[in-house]
Amino acid sequence: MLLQVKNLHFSYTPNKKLFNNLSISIDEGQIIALAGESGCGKSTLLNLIYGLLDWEDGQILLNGTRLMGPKGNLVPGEKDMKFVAQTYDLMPYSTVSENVGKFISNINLHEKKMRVHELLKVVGMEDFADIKPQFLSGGQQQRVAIARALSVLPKLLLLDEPFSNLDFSRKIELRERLFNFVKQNNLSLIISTHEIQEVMPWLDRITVLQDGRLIQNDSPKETYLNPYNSYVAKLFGEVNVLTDAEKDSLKLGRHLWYPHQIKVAAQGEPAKVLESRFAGSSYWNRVMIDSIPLVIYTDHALSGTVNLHFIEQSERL
Ligand SMILES: Nc1ncnc2c1ncn2[C@@H]1O[C@H](COP(=O)(O)OP(=O)(O)OP(=O)(O)O)[C@@H](O)[C@H]1O
Repeated sequence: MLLQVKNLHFSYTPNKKLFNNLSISIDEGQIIALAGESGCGKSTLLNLIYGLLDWEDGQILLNGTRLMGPKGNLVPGEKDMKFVAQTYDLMPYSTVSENVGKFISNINLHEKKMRVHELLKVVGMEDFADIKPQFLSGGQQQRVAIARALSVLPKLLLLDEPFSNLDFSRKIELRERLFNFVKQNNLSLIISTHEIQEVMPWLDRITVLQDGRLIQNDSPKETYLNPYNSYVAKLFGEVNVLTDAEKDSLKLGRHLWYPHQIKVAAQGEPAKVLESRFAGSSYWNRVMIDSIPLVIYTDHALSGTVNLHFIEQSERL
């Protein structure tokens, strides 16, 4: 086990505990997402792991060695870890290359230059090598900070919302190169995100926090197919949440239904179409079975009345 957080207790204010006996772990080479709504404690947990905040009780172990937090380190941070927070802490008067090369040895300058170039390519910033960070956008600065963190090949990399400042096409490019780099170098990664769908293909595990509590810690597939509650299901996008009475009246096996799990079919529950809107890869439809409102996705526009078939677990792979 690379990292173990054991029975952690932490509060910012004396009368409100954020973490009350929190435990999580990560194996070497694993990529895990720390997911949950804004304010659930993702950034705080990353700060605690990296040693920027003192905890009240519990243990954090890296490779079996107990970490001491800020009390135990003259310089904040842990040497086998790198953390890219939501503020990037770049050297404003040094160039992008100098920032990325900050932790790389000067013994072989040619090798250092090549290495910096390679890292800048990973984050798509090779054209900005000689620019100073003060002239870069927030998203560009974030990418420079990621390249600098990768430069030391940390055993454990902590990224707090690394794609939050990027537009869609940059995000797609960066996430693929970043995850490939992490996998090829056998780094372990904890990435905090609101947008779980964006990183899902690369994840080994999703750790979900709700108000500082760990509520689910499973593979992406298990988390998606068997979410612990509607809060978890909603991390993946829209979801229909049925009450007990609605579930029973439709004779269904569960309360939570993603829109694509409800199909228009020749036979099924009759539903009235209230709205049908083009949404790119599908049509977004609001329909109603008796007084039960539902959202479903279809590949064509709907109108009038349609029959709906609910795809139960047993019908899936
Ligand atoms: N310095 C602080 N002092 C007091 N309370 C804080 C402080 N920083 C965060 N909090 C509170 O602790 C809780 C967890 O905050 P945290 O930033 O860890 O959440 P988060 O899940 O990372 O949110 P986001 O996704 O918006 O970044 C929130 O209720 C927040 O208001």
